[in-house]
Amino acid sequence: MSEPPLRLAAVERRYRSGAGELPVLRGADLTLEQGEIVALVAPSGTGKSTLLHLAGLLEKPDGGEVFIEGRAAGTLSDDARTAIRRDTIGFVYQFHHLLPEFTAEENIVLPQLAAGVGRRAARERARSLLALFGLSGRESHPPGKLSGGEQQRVAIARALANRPRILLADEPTGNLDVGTSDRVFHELLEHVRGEGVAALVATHNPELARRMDRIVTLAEGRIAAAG
Ligand SMILES: Nc1ncnc2c1ncn2[C@@H]1O[C@H](COP(=O)(O)OP(=O)(O)OP(=O)(O)O)[C@@H](O)[C@H]1O
Repeated sequence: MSEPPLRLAAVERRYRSGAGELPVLRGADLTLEQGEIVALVAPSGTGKSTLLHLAGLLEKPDGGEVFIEGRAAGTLSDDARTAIRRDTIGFVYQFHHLLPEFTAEENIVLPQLAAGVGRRAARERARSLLALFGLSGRESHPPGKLSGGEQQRVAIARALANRPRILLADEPTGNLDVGTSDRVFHELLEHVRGEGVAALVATHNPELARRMDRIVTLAEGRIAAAG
C-alpha cells in the first residue's frame, strides 16, 4: 500500500518570547490521503499558519514528525527538504508573495527552471496554467499591474507549476472580496480535484470549507474533527 502524501505525527511547536514559551502545537496529528482535500478552520491565533509551515517544511517542529510520502522530514538533509518543497509541495500564501520584478509568466516559469524543466516546456506550462485560471493576455504583466484576484490566481498557478502532489494553502483568498474569493476558490478546487492532488487549506470561510472533503479544526494545539 502506498504511503499517504502527508502525515503529521504528534507535531509540537513552541515559540519563545520575552514572557516565556508559547506552546502553539501540542501533539497535532493529521493524515492527508491521496487526492483528499481538507479544510482547516480554526480561530485566529490557534496555529493554522504554523501547522502549514511545518507541513510545507518551511519550519521544523520542536517535537513529533512530518512525513512526506512516508519520508520522515526530520531525517532529511536541507538539500533533500528543499527538493521536496520544490517538486512535491505547492504552497499558496495569504498574500501572494509573487516576485514583483518579474512578469506573471516568469513567476510561474522560474520554479520550473529550478526543478530542471527546459525553458520552452516551462513557458508552455505557465501559459496553459494562466489560461486555465482565466489570465490569457496577462502573461507579460508584472504583479503590480494585476488586480488582487489576478495576483492570487498567478500565485495558485505558480504553486501548481511543478505538478505537486500536495498543495498547502494559507487563507488563499482571504484578502479578496467575496465574489472574487468564491470564483478563485472554485477554480482552485476544481483543478486540484482533477489532478488528484492532496490539499490542506486554511480558511475562515465556512462556505468554502464545506466544499472540501473534510473539515478539521485546532483545539488546544491538537487537530480535532470539526462540527
Ligand atoms: N515567529 C513567531 N514568534 C513568536 N510567536 C509566533 C510566531 N509565529 C506565530 N506566533 C504566535 O503563535 C500563535 C499561532 O500563530 P499562527 O500564525 O500559526 O495562527 P493562525 O491560526 O494562522 O492565525 P490567523 O488565522 O490569524 O492567521 C499566535 O499566538 C502567534 O502570535
